[in-house]
Amino acid sequence: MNTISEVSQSTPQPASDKDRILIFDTTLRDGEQSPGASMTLEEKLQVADILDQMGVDIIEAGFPIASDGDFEAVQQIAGRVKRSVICGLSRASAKDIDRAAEALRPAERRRIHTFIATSPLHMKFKLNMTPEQVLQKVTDSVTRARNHTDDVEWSAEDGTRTEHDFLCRCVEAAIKAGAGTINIPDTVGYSVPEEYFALISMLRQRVPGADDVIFSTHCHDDLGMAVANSLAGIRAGARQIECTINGLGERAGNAALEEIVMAIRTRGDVLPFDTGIDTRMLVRASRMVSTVSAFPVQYNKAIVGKNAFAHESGIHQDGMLKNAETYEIMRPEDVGVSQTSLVMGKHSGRHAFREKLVALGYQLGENAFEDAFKRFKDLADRKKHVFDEDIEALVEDEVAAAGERIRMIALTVISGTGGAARATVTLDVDGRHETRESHGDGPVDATFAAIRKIVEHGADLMLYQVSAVTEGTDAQAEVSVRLEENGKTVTGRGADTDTMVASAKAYVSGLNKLMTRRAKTAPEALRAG
Ligand SMILES: CC(=O)SCCNC(=O)CCNC(=O)[C@H](O)C(C)(C)COP(=O)(O)OP(=O)(O)OC[C@H]1O[C@@H](n2cnc3c(N)ncnc32)[C@H](O)[C@@H]1OP(=O)(O)O
Ligand SMILES: CC(C)C(=O)C(=O)O
Ligand SMILES: [Mg+2]
Repeated sequence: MNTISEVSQSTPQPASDKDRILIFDTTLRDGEQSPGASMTLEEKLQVADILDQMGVDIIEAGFPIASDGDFEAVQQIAGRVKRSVICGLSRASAKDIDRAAEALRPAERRRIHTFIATSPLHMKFKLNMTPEQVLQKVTDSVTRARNHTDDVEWSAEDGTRTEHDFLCRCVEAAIKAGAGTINIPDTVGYSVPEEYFALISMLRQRVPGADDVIFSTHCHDDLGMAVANSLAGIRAGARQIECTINGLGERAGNAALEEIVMAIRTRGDVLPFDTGIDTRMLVRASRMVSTVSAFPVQYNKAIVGKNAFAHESGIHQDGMLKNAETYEIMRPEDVGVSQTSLVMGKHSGRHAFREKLVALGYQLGENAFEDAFKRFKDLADRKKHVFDEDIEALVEDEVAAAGERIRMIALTVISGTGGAARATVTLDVDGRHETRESHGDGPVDATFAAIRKIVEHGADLMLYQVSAVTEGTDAQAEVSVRLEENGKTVTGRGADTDTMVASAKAYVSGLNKLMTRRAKTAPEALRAG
């Protein structure tokens, strides 16, 4: 029978007096049972490699009897992985067990995992067996598996819905036949933590030989309690947790490896255990499994979700800037996230905005900062994602507009298939608001014509160019115009989520530059109309 130190013998161990919990990953077996999550051989090898590197103690590589493809995957993983124990699943039948043993032959350290359902419902309706027949199968299957390897795990499928007396008899039979690991699955995710704690405690107290084996948890997430139940299991004395990356698995999935490992690491005060997992690889493993299974990770998923270390609210961002522990209980680098991200959005405040400006290389005076902050909030109200480029465009506009004589105040444009476009523009010229309306050949032409009515000039429009600052339909448009007067050209630039507003801003910015140039040569040459 294997002991914890034998199973984890080549896992680098931190010096610790805490109890060691074995991490049994079943992403490649139970995880792959998720409808639509099947992986190619090459993908399985990649996942096995990363599991091995991150310090998983046991990798359940597949169910060899299921198909030739599964057999080959288990066989190749067995021949390749040198550190983790490689495990193959089998029903309580000789042909399954022998097939698993054959697939596992190349492994340096191999485990056969054999299971049979023990609940009244499963025995009667699914297996069509009496309890005594099932009990006999337990002995026969474990005995047969032990002929192939010393490392045998036995599982009581639907264990949490099994009568306690019968479960005790089955576990005792499995131990007597030579199983070193006894797994008690909550196959349908039905249990609650107190109940699961009591179940593992009861088995450890009542079953002869229980002290000589490792009890294991295998919890499904149908009621969202897979991780809580697994943790209750180790508090009751289980020393192996079966789990999957991203919680992949049948129906609502299995207990998520990353959540288990980080809960143990973060709450050592109430969970005095250690795992051998290099937590810095968690996000990498999560991304790989998400890619190969084509199962996206939800943004707010614990530990590995995109938002797990991201903050948008001003009050949280302010707290984070003052002390990260105000709103983060784990360090992002400990799970492989390079840094916390303070996402700029409509809920952000001045502290975070100032920090962002400094990071982007801007030092604004107090008034310019307040103006920029107001424009940022206006933009964030209209735009779902405010990217660094948006803030740069906004500040560049602000900086360019400082000290200028003409400012855009308002614009209304009506255009479409119903005739000529009409624009109404209000500008602030030297502190006075002027409004004019004009028709035009399209909305840009109408807008520029209305501006020309307010600011008379003889410059020709040589270039009009629109580009998107960022991606998406709510991206800011960045418009550039080139105006030419007396052989001299100026360029104007404007950015806004509304292309017409960006166009008007660009035209006004060009006119401001013309005014500056003319003022140097012929003061008062440009006048408001
Ligand atoms: C809770 C779990 O995750 S259990 C693992 C579930 N995973 C899978 O089923 C994935 C792989 N499975 C497969 O590829 C196929 O189901 C196979 C190859 C295992 C079996 O295929 P088939 O022989 O065509 O049988 P099928 O899947 O239709 O039915 C399952 C049979 O296994 C029996 N069975 C189920 N569990 C066990 C067990 N632990 N021990 C012995 N027999 C079992 C069922 O009673 C049924 O037997 P029957 O044919 O006499 O009625
Ligand atoms: C095969 C067993 C361990 C299983 O996956 C379950 O019961 O959920
Ligand atoms: Mg399962």
